[in-house]
Amino acid sequence: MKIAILGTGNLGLSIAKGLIVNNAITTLYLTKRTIASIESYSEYGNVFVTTDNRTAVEKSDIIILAIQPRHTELVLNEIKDMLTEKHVVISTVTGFKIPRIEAIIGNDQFIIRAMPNTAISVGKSMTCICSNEKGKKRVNVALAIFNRLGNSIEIPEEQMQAATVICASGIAFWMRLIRATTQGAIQLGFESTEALEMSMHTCLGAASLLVESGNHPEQEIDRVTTPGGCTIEGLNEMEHQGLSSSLIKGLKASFDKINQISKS
Ligand SMILES: NC(=O)C1=CN([C@@H]2O[C@H](COP(=O)(O)OP(=O)(O)OC[C@H]3O[C@@H](n4cnc5c(N)ncnc54)[C@H](OP(=O)(O)O)[C@@H]3O)[C@@H](O)[C@H]2O)C=CC1
Ligand SMILES: O=C(O)[C@@H]1CCC=N1
Repeated sequence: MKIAILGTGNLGLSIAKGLIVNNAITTLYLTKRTIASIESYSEYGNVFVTTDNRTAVEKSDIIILAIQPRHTELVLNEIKDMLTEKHVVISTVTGFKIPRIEAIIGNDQFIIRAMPNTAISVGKSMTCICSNEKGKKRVNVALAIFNRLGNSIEIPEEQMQAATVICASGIAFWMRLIRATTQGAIQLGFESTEALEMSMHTCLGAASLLVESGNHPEQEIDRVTTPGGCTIEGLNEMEHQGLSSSLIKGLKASFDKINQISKS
């Protein structure tokens, strides 16, 4: 696949790493306005680093936009006359909806919106995608790319904001939970490196149990909570302090904010 990433910042670079590590590219063009921080990537034989978005588009078939919303109109205007039938435009830009993209580059383009997360750099992104009418013919191409870099599902565009909160912001939310567990482990007497190792691998184990068994979390909890034991004691105290409630309220606050941002 000939892929261009326009905007190689936090997310763009994570996608680039995932594509390189998973050998998922024929050629990869990486762009940003100041390229010093990514120049070393041109040491990979088939990776080209440039400030020139138009050349990147001309040389590629899949165009991944990973720029901030405020730069998106400018970049789409810059590349729109380069787009041909071979191109699929995949936008990861938060809150920049398909009708807005179509208004700039036309509804006769294959347009996909994708919401990955930074775990794409290690091939573990949960990515949600949707498309415009014409783009429906290329949804399988997008799913194939993102399935090589984790898991992906197609959702209606109306759910993209919610998917952003759960999957993209979700990385930060889970990191904070792992950090809190680490702090607790240190208080219980472990060295910080041990505490972090214990926290992250327990988290990975919990997620893997659900992925591999298909069980509901409460089924797995039942297998851990000895009656009258320490697990239920801890769980109930966490719930008395509002664990589930504060998480759900945080997700709702994040969702309200994303809706507010995408209106402005
Ligand atoms: N970070 C995340 O976890 C996620 C982010 N997103 C979305 O992805 C998008 C990118 O986010 P993020 O990576 O965090 O943002 P960053 O600011 O880290 O990256 C954006 C990059 O775009 C580059 N850029 C700006 N203008 C241009 C231009 N005209 N041509 C080419 N490159 C340009 C900037 O580099 P320079 O200034 O050198 O040009 C910068 O490196 C956003 O819309 C965000 O909402 C979605 C899911 C997850
Ligand atoms: O925080 C943000 O607004 C963006 C969208 C999801 C991840 N980063």
